[in-house]
Amino acid sequence: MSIHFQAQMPSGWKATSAIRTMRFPGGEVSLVVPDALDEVPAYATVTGADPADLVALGMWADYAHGLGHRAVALLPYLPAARADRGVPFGAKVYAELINSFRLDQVIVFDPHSQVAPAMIDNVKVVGSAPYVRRATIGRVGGTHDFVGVVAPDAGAVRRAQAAATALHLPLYRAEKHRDFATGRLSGFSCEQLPAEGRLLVVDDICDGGGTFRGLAEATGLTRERLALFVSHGVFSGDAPALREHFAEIITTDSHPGASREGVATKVLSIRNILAPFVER
Ligand SMILES: O=P(O)(O)OC[C@H]1O[C@H](OP(=O)(O)OP(=O)(O)O)[C@H](O)[C@@H]1O
Repeated sequence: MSIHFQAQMPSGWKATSAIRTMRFPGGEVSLVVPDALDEVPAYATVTGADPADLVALGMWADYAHGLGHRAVALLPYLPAARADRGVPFGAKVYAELINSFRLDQVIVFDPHSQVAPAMIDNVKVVGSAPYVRRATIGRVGGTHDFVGVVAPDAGAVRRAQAAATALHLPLYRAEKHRDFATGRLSGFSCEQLPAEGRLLVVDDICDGGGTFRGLAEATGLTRERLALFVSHGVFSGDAPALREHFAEIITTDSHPGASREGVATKVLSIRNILAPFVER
């Protein structure tokens, strides 16, 4: 399972909780809470979108509330955030499930659009731009060879613009066409790019990577000139082929797919990024 419980220890430090998840023979998810536990629940982190982890989160919230404590969740990969329209309306179904846990704070990272977080109670949205900068150029004014940020499609323009502003670089826009019903991609185009220097493509999710392979082919740039930052590395299907097009691929561990062999060149700790936003 991809759920982690953090607790406040008697020493005052936060550390991994002694609470564990378990499954009954019938399949139900629950928690094992050691006797005489002298820790206080701090926050739970669910990475990925496994419904069993969400049920475990609900169990933990019920446990924390039962003891009179706050229940705070880091939910960096907001499940079904991409299902932000149509029927079934996935973002709404997941939001209603999450809201039923009555969490006191839900911290999400770079959600696909504003639709899904708008339906989550007590939500805190953390954007990717400062972390894109830190993971790529470091300090503004330092030496680097990036000459621009690329938004791979219309939906990425807002986050890519925020990253470009943080990096003090120009933004270049690309376009892609996807059939929402089938998920199939067809056709890419991109603004004229500089003749030299590296370009950083910034987006929220890399699933099978078709968007980024298509974009790389449309630009005609060599892999040495292309880097990719995606907040959520699902890295399904042919994602390893991205390394043929991007010399550098950076993501967070917000989804278990991020650890897939042969895709990311750098994986940031999402707990390190989001823990400072936990309200006590
Ligand atoms: O790795 P891939 O399989 O190519 O998927 C990744 C792309 O899919 C998502 O956008 P999506 O096309 O769902 O955006 P939309 O809301 O505009 O349909 C995401 O924002 C990426 O751009």
